[in-house]
Amino acid sequence: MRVIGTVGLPGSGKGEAANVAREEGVPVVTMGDVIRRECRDRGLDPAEHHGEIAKALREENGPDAIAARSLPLIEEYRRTNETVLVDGLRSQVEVERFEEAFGDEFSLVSIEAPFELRRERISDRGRDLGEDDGGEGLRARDERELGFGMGEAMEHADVRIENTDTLETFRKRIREILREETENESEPAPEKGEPSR
Ligand SMILES: Nc1ncnc2c1ncn2[C@@H]1O[C@H](COP(=O)(O)OP(=O)(O)OP(=O)(O)O)[C@@H](O)[C@H]1O
Repeated sequence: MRVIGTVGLPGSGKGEAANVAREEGVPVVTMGDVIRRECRDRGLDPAEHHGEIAKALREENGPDAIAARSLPLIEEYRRTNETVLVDGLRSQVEVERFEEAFGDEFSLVSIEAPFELRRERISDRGRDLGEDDGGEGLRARDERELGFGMGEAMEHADVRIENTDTLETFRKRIREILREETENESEPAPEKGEPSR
């Protein structure tokens, strides 16, 4: 079983990576799913209370609260699927929570693209920037994410993808990573210290 987490600044391509996973039959757990579930558990409508509950969860249960609550969702898929993708980790604290839970079965993929390219892509996607604000909206989101500790998480990634080429090149790279993980699963590496024959 492999748990692959993605980390990356807004507009870097995490959503596209999740789309590729779904197309490949790999289930995707998002932090948003966790928050929606928590809203329902508290009898609240996720459409109205999403932001408030995300904040409350961290305040009540610490910075790894959302990662911790995603573990049972991942465990559910673990029974039926070799690989699960976790979309959009936010901080090194969350990375450590997954490493603790899944050990070597967890790997982190950092998806990276320069500011201007992300800005263009988000503006083509038609949300987030609103009126032409010279990228200030995105700059503020970047700073907020980096403030949660995303930079440190990105530095600890096992795989780094520069998403600066075409969308098809990026999608192909994601497919390779998903398939690699599955192949590694079926052919375990020899034990450390044991000579390979
Ligand atoms: N290599 C690429 N070439 C062209 N467009 C791309 C490429 N990679 C991603 N995109 C597009 O850029 C936009 C942003 O990508 P995506 O939504 O995957 O980012 P994200 O990391 O999920 O962002 P957010 O955190 O804001 O949700 C999307 O419309 C996506 O289709």
